[in-house]
Amino acid sequence: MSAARPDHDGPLLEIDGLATRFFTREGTVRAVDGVSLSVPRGATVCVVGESGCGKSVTARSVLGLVDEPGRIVGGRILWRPGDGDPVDLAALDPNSERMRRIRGGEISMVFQEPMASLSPMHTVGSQLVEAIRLHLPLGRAEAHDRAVDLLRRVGIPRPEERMDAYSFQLSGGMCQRVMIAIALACDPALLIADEPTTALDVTTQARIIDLLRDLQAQSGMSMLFITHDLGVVAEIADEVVVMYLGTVVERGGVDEIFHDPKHPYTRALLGSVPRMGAGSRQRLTTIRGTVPHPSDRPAGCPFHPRCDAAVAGVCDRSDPPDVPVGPGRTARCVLYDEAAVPASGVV
Ligand SMILES: Nc1ncnc2c1ncn2[C@@H]1O[C@H](COP(=O)(O)OP(=O)(O)OP(=O)(O)O)[C@@H](O)[C@H]1O
Repeated sequence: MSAARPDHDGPLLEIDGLATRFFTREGTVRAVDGVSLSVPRGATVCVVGESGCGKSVTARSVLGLVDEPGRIVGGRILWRPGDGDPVDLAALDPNSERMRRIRGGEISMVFQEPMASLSPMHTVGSQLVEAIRLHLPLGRAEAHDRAVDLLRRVGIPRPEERMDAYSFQLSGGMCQRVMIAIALACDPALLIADEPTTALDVTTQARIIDLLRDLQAQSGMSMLFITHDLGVVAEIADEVVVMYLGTVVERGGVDEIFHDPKHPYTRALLGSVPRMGAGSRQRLTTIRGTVPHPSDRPAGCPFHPRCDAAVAGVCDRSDPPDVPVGPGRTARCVLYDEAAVPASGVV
């Protein structure tokens, strides 16, 4: 694996107004509804939010992996926008040669279920060698050596022997290490991790998070990390993107988001998590109601029916603007919009 990459100006990935929809028989699902975010070089950006808010579909859109009957219908996904020849991944045919070269080569993805992602029919070694040879011009012996080295780097004991193992002979944590090795096979500039530790026990989760941090420190790759676990976010994020019902409601640096959350949804999310050192009598709140289905989106601010700060006649009428609330920070809420004169009363 190479040392840290040169630090060019500008982000590595820039998503601008991404819209991804599923055209189902029951109607159109606006799973991702105008998402903008960027991933700086060498940084970890965590995307958080409750189940169904569009985190996975955003991540899958980047690599052209949206399931049928889904489709990107708007926006841009600029890969290396600061370089001379940026690519709009949203406009690329998911099956094109260029997308296949980027997917697994420059951008890799690790999914939630490692067991399901590995083939039970082939040894982990052969799957790793195949991933390497798909993108790198290496012979069998060289690819084999690189595979053993990758297994060693992800902390698999006796990597030579494990090359011949099948996924069902390994624990969930070991399988996830193999998946990470496969994802790193070609030294990607960006690793997209979609809830990579959710299916694992707590101790194994912590080990995998440590591993990802170490690997990132060694290689200088960027990470786009999808999770609903704010403990994980606190540990690995540089920047946080909070999503609700297909939109980004707040984004900013991890410290600012945790210590000074602006959006009522971010505050509610943080209020539902126990804090270390806050004592056993800390009061946890739950967010009232549930996330509506994206095909049944409320008018106005999508969060207003669950929001304690919602302003009648404002939040239920129009989409809130994305307001700058500090350097590199935005919140999509009228509370911060000086142009909006909130009427009195709560919806
Ligand atoms: N193949 C599909 N067909 C129809 N709707 C889909 C499909 N895949 C996802 N969706 C819908 O898109 C919305 C966003 O889903 P997504 O998986 O991105 O949410 P998420 O935030 O990642 O949730 P989770 O944390 O549960 O994975 C959901 O309402 C989901 O039902």
